[in-house]
Amino acid sequence: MKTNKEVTLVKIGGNVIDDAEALTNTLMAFANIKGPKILVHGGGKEASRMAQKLGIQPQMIDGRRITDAPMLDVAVMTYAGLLNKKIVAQLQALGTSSIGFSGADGNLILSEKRKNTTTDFGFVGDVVSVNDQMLSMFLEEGIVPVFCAITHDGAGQLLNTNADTITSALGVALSGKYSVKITYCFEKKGVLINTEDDNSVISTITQSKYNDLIAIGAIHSGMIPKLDNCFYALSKGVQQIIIGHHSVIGESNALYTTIQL
Ligand SMILES: Nc1ncnc2c1ncn2[C@@H]1O[C@H](COP(=O)(O)OP(=O)(O)O)[C@@H](O)[C@H]1O
Ligand SMILES: CC(=O)N[C@@H](CCC(=O)OP(=O)(O)O)C(=O)O
Repeated sequence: MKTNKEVTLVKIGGNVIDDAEALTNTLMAFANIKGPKILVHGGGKEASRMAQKLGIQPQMIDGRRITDAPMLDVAVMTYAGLLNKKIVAQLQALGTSSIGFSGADGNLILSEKRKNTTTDFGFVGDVVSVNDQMLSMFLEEGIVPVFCAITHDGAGQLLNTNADTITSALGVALSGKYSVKITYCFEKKGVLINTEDDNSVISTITQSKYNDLIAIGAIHSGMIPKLDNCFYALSKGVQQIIIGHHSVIGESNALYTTIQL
């Protein structure tokens, strides 16, 4: 049953995780958010670095990672291990009672290996379902779930899943019960009309404006799947989505971009 309770989801990307000061400040602001909340983190840059240290060459096509078996091991170690546990430890130090999860834990996010694409992305999972009952049990107990970018297929296989996609899937699943607000945090102040000009933040993007922005080349690379995830989530019941700088969650008068259908 839908309640009027709010839940806040915050997603932090690889550039924030890479900058120790930015990460600490973001986690401090996150710790101060009142009410039920969830943190989702990426870490693609760290996984690429870790792979190289192990002699594995990261492979990307159009900004999307090819996850073969050795790369999947690196992704699991980096996302579900190193980064997830470091973030949970920092949140504990800030007095936030958090638990780190992959999608396999508690069967929280079930996915299926991507198929029927011209490119073989390898062990990449597309989300099938979210165990929203277990998730809301943690939220109701005041526990803060921290999700990494690893899911599972229910048959013993771990899969690599984009952290923006995980965020929107969690938001959609929870919107049956809660009023869901998502903040996607990254290193820029929002979606920019000119990626060379950090202050050219677009205040609101609708689906039709989005199509125009792609046509003029103003939106590209990782911003395209991020916005696709935003429109999907809004169309499936998420109430509010903003994209902004990682400082946006602690500031009341920051610039950011609001996404609307
Ligand atoms: N119009 C735009 N405004 C802001 N960033 C953009 C835009 N178009 C493309 N980008 C790129 O999208 C990236 C954010 O997507 P992604 O790499 O998936 O981020 P994250 O760090 O959140 O995972 C930015 O670092 C930027 O290089
Ligand atoms: C399938 C897929 O795209 N997985 C991503 C998961 C990490 C991620 O999303 O990290 P950022 O948020 O830092 O980009 C990857 O391995 O790069």
